[in-house]
Amino acid sequence: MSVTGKIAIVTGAAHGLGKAFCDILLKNGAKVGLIDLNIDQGQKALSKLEEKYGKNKAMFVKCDVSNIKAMPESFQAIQKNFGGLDIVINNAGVGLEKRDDWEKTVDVNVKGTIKGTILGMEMMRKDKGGKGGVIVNISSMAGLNPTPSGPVYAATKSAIIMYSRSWVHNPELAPNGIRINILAPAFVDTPLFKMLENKENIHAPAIATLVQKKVGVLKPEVVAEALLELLADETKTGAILKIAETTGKEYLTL
Ligand SMILES: NC(=O)C1=CN([C@@H]2O[C@H](COP(=O)(O)OP(=O)(O)OC[C@H]3O[C@@H](n4cnc5c(N)ncnc54)[C@H](O)[C@@H]3O)[C@@H](O)[C@H]2O)C=CC1
Ligand SMILES: CCC(=O)/C=C/C=C\C[C@@H](O)/C=C/C=C/C=C\[C@@H](O)CCCC(=O)O
Repeated sequence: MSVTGKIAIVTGAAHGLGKAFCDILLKNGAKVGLIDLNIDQGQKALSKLEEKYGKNKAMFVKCDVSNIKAMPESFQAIQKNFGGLDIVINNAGVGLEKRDDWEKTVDVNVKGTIKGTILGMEMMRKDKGGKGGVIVNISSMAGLNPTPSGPVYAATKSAIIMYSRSWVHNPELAPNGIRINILAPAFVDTPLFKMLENKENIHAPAIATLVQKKVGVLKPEVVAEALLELLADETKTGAILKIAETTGKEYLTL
C-alpha cells in the first residue's frame, strides 16, 4: 500500500518519533492529523511541516490520549476534515517511573494505545463504512526484554504487543481490511531519551548505560523509514519489527 493520498492520524506528534512519523508520511504524499496534549509544541510542529510540505495537508488537534473519553472527538475531527481515515499510528508514550506518577505511564501507554486501536478499527472497518486501513502501535525493545531501568514502562510496552497481536488473530479483522503491526525500537534520540539520561528518572542507571552501549541510539528518521515499511507491505499484519542502531531491523515471531 502506497501512503500517497492516504489519511493518517499520529498521536504524540509534537516531538520526537511522532514528529518524524508525520514528516515521512507528508513527504510521501499522505495527509496527517497530529494529536498531542502539548498545544504550543503541537502548533510549532504543524507550522514546520506546513513550511516544508504546504498548507491543508496537516492539522493539529489537542488531546490527552490518557483521557479516553476525549479521544473519539479528536479522531473524528481529523476524519471529517480530510474526508476519511486509512492509517493510525498510536505513538504517544511516556516513561514516568520513579515517583508516584508511574500510573500515568500505564494510562498513556496502555489505555491510550488501546483506545486509539479501537477507534482506528471502528472508523476503518469495511463493515462499518470504512475502506480498510492499517494501524501501527509503537512498542519498544523494552517490551521484549526485561528492563530494570523501567519495569512499569516495560510492562506497558509488552501489553501493547499482545493487545495488538490478539486483535490480529480475530477472524473479523482481515476480511474488513484491517492490518495491525507493531514497531519496537531500542533507544532513539528524542526528548524522552534525553529524560532517561537524568539518572534520577530511572531505576538501575548503571544497567541502562550498559544496555545503551550495546544497542546504540537511533535517529528518529531511521525509525520513520521502518514505519513506512510496515505501512507499505500489505502482507504484514501482526508483524513485530524490532530496530536498534547496532543490530538493524529484524522481524520477530513470538
Ligand atoms: N525514544 C526512545 O528511545 C524510544 C521511544 N519509544 C516509544 O516511542 C513513542 C514516542 O517516544 P518519543 O518520541 O521518544 O517521546 P517524546 O517524549 O520525545 O515525544 C512524545 C510525544 O507524546 C506527547 N504525549 C505525551 N503524553 C501524551 C498524552 N497523554 N496525550 C497525547 N500526547 C502525549 C508528548 O507531548 C510528546 O510530543 C513512545 O511511545 C515511546 O515509548 C520506543 C522505543 C524507544
Ligand atoms: C524510565 C523508564 C524507562 O526505562 C523508559 C524508557 C523509555 C524509552 C526508551 C525505551 O523505549 C528504549 C528501550 C530500549 C531497550 C533496549 C534493550 C532492552 O530491551 C534490554 C536489552 C537487554 C539486553 O539485551 O541485555
